[in-house]
Amino acid sequence: MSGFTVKPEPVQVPGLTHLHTGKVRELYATASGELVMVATDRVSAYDWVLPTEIPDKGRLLTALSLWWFERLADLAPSHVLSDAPPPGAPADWKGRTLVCRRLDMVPVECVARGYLTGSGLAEYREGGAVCGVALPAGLEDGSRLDEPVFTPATKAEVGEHDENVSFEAVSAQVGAELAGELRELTLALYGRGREIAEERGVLLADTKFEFGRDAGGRLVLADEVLTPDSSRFWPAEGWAPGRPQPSYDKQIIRDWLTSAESGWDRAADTPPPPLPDEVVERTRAKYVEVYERLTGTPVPFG
Ligand SMILES: N#Cc1c(N)ncnc1-c1cnn(CCN2CCOCC2)c1
Repeated sequence: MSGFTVKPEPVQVPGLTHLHTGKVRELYATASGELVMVATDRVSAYDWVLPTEIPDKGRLLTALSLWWFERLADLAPSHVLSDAPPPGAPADWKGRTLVCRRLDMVPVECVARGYLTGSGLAEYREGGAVCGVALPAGLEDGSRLDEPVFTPATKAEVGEHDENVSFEAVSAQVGAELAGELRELTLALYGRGREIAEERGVLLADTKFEFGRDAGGRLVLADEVLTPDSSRFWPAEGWAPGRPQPSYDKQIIRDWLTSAESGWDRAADTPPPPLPDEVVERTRAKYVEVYERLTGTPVPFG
């Protein structure tokens, strides 16, 4: 079992239809058919949505996503129409709400990896390849790949892991031409993100993009982009292949949850306990740090 300890009750807003409760975001529709993505302060770890929120996480990741959308706009248009909450929305939606164009979503998680870790490492250790792409022998946890690799996945049901699939499987699912466009665009977007992050001393190990098509059939960048929830960011100074790299944002939580202090047994498949204030504060500080280090600006709110 994993997922929510207690499934949250979404806020009801006049004029909005609630569509979906994700691990850390809520999705609504307006009467005119636009989508409203609301980023919460929820955080997940080890496939559980934790009972303790991280203050300002939703606003920090929304601001970071907007910052990246601007820097990727010459490569792909985005689905974002506005960052202004709809009329009648709760005041605390300000800064963590995106009103988006409704797209015909491509049912593929478009993942790019510049470093080997996580499910990619596990697959590599089994067969020397990831998503059917053969990699050199001798790679370790955290190894930088000679070239970034497109490693798509199919979207999993809530509580399940996405399944890595081959480029050939994506081609069979969406057609070879679109599969080729997805790979090319995913790698181009990853390359831009990695370049900008590295200039700031941050390694972009991997990231997941989602695309949809607009009425004209054009590929549009959807969902969130290049946030700690959709990507692995590592501080360059801490990078050392051959061991798990410290995650920028979740390492503090993971370390506490797996420490004796938490009293939690991950293998017991029981919900994690609430986080101590000190873990919450240090985690919030990490989100602030990754935002300020990447954007070069202070967080845009008090
Ligand atoms: N983005 C977007 C988008 C769009 N622009 N048009 C139509 N559908 C979607 C959509 C619907 N679900 N998802 C999966 C990811 N969700 C993101 C939000 O939070 C919940 C998970 C994408």
